[in-house]
Amino acid sequence: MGDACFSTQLIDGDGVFNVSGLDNFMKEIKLGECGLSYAVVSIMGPQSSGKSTLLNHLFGTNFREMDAFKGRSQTTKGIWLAKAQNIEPCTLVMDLEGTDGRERGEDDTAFEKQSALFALAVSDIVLINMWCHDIGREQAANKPLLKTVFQVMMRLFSPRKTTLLFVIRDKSKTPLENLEPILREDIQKIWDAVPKPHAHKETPLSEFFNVEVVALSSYEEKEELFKEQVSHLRDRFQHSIAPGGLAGDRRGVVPASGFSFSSQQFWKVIKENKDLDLPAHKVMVATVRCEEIGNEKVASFTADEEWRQIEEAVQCDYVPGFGKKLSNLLDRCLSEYDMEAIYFDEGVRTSKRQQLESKLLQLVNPAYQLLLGHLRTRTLEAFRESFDKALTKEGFAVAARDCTEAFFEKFDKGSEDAAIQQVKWDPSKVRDKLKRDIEAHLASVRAEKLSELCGKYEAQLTKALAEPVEALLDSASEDTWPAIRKLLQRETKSAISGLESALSAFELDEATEKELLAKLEKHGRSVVESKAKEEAGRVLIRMKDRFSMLFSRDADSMPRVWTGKEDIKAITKTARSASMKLLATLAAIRLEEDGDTIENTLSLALIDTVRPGTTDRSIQSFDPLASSSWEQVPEEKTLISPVQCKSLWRQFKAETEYTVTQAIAAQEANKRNNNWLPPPWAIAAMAILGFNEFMTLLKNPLYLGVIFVVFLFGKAFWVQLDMGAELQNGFLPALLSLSTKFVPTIMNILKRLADEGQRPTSPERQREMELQPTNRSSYSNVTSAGSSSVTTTENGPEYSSPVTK
Ligand SMILES: Nc1nc2c(ncn2[C@@H]2O[C@H](COP(=O)(O)OP(=O)(O)OP(=O)(O)O)[C@@H](O)[C@H]2O)c(=O)[nH]1
Repeated sequence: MGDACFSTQLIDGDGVFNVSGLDNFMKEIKLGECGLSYAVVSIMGPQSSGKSTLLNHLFGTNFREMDAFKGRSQTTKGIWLAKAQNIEPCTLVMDLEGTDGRERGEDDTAFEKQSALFALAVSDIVLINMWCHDIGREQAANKPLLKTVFQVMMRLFSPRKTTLLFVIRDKSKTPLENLEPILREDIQKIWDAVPKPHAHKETPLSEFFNVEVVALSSYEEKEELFKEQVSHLRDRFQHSIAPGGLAGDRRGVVPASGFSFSSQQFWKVIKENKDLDLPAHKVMVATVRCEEIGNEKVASFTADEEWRQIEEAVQCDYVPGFGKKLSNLLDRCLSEYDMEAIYFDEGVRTSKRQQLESKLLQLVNPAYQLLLGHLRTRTLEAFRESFDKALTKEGFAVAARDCTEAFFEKFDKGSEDAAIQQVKWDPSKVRDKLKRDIEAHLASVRAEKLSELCGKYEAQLTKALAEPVEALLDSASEDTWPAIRKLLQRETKSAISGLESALSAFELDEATEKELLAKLEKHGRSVVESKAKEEAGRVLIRMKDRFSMLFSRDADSMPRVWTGKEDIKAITKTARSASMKLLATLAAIRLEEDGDTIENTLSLALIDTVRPGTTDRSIQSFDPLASSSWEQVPEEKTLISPVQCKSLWRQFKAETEYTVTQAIAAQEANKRNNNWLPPPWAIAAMAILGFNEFMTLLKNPLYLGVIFVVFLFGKAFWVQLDMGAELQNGFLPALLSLSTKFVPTIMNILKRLADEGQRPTSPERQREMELQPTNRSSYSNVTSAGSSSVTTTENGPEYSSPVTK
């Protein structure tokens, strides 16, 4: 017995199905590859009726036969399975345990029925082995068997045409032509007698069976003849499944790969004594088998080397040609499934194919998503780089548009390349994310560039405005604010037109552009305003500077010498009103139109304090500066309020008063110094009359020294006693007044002479003395840079103004 005659016990005597035996058997004969091209033949018949002997001769199998010399007892137990030798297509042969129950006892027909039903369910051809002498006999040994066969056939839920080949053994000399009708009559009788379910009451036997009859000579007596007849019979089994072949209609056939599972299920259902539903059975087998095939394919796909490499590569980076590679792999896997599942029920096969496909796609999807993620990151990075480069060559909007377009095209190409042909996965979510990322990048670069640009123009504008405005405010006059307005307008216009043309590259919407231009315009104004605030903070110093400039210097900016001819009152008034003008200029920001009355109000309140016709200031009932806001000037434009002006003025006056006093004193002193000489006629008389004394003096220098000392004393008396002033009141009163002052004056002269000897008395020194207190107090008002300028006065409230740098 070689491999070719391998046989196995399919179901043992106790009804246990040999699953592993069958699986081994199928692998051995490669049944799984046969698809639908296989046939199943089984044999039934009384015990020891030569069934095994017939099968072995007919199909070259090796079923156990009873030794002819040991007597007729049961040799075949349960159901055995073997492959027919040299019969095409692959034909499975089943040898069933004999049916007359001699060994199991008369009542134990359960196994007989079960095995008969099993054979009918799985076989295309059932051989019914019978003795020739049983034909036409009432007590024929095969009658219970046939009865069983017909009865159980009804339990197959749907009719199925099986070929029943009656093999008449030990044929007599009676020709088959005579025996066959008798046999068919016997069969019909049995069929008619079998109780049938209502649905099959009228169904003829031919609906269920193809009945064929063959007669064989005795193997024991005419072996050669037997073998010859068997050989002829064997030919009928060649190509049994072809149209017109011996096999039945094969309605219940399952693909060969499902044979094991199908027969197990049949046996299970038969053992549980349930009716067999062939179509349902076919579907069930198809479901299980297709599922198994699908699982096998998923497992082989997972283990596939090519897939593993792609999966690994996609963890790190984008894999070019991903879609094509994956499509091929999936295609291969699915077509393998198709090949293996082709013979199973189409509905089941298709739905299981869909399941397999979706399982495979589920398996592949994470890699696809990862790939798209890499594609998105790559595209975004490349976009950033290329956009930065493009910005150096073209305008923002053009660069943004071109780059966005180009990189979306790249992304689309990449996602097309990643697309798997079996499924339409939508990359739009990733595309949208890319879009959002690109837009965010563009927005941030745009904001950065715009702020750079605006900053540049703001700095330009600041530079163009700050110093000129400071200079204009410093030389505050009536034209200051108009000049500032003109300057602001001109510079703002030029900055705006510059920014406008720079902004055109951004293609901004009208509102945004307007907003940016308005911001620049506002910036220009704020520069002027902050400069004005800064200057307003230093107003007191500026006022004092202006005052001392006008007071202490003449029209040619030369230092004044108070000779006595100057009208100090007029000069003071001019200097004060110039300082007041400065205060008026810095009191408010006038970027629109002047139109306010600040200067008039200040002039009325501070310069023309004494009304014509009145001498007493206290009678002025109305104080125009007793207010915290100017008429017609909004609060935000006010730099110095009326009250603050008043207080500043008071402080200004207090701090400049000393200069005026000093000037008056100097003038008085000068006047006096110039009045000591006698009239010219007296000098001429003295020269003529005193000629002799003069000559004496020249001749004797000692007299000259004495006269000089006497002159010094005389001069000192004159000045100290203010003789000129005293004499203006008349000689006698002057004499009385001088007599009372005489002694203290002598003491004073001596003391002064001592002092005069220690310090110079030049006119410069005199000026220094005049200016010193003023300057000292001026500088006391200058606080450190960047802080507020605060001037504290004894008389007025504290004035403070923030200084914007
Ligand atoms: N008279 C007669 N005897 C035969 C013939 N063929 C075989 N035998 C004999 O019948 C006996 C039983 O043969 P098996 O082939 O074992 O019979 P079986 O039906 O398989 O027996 P079980 O498996 O036990 O049911 C053997 O001794 C055979 O020699 C035949 O054609 N005529």
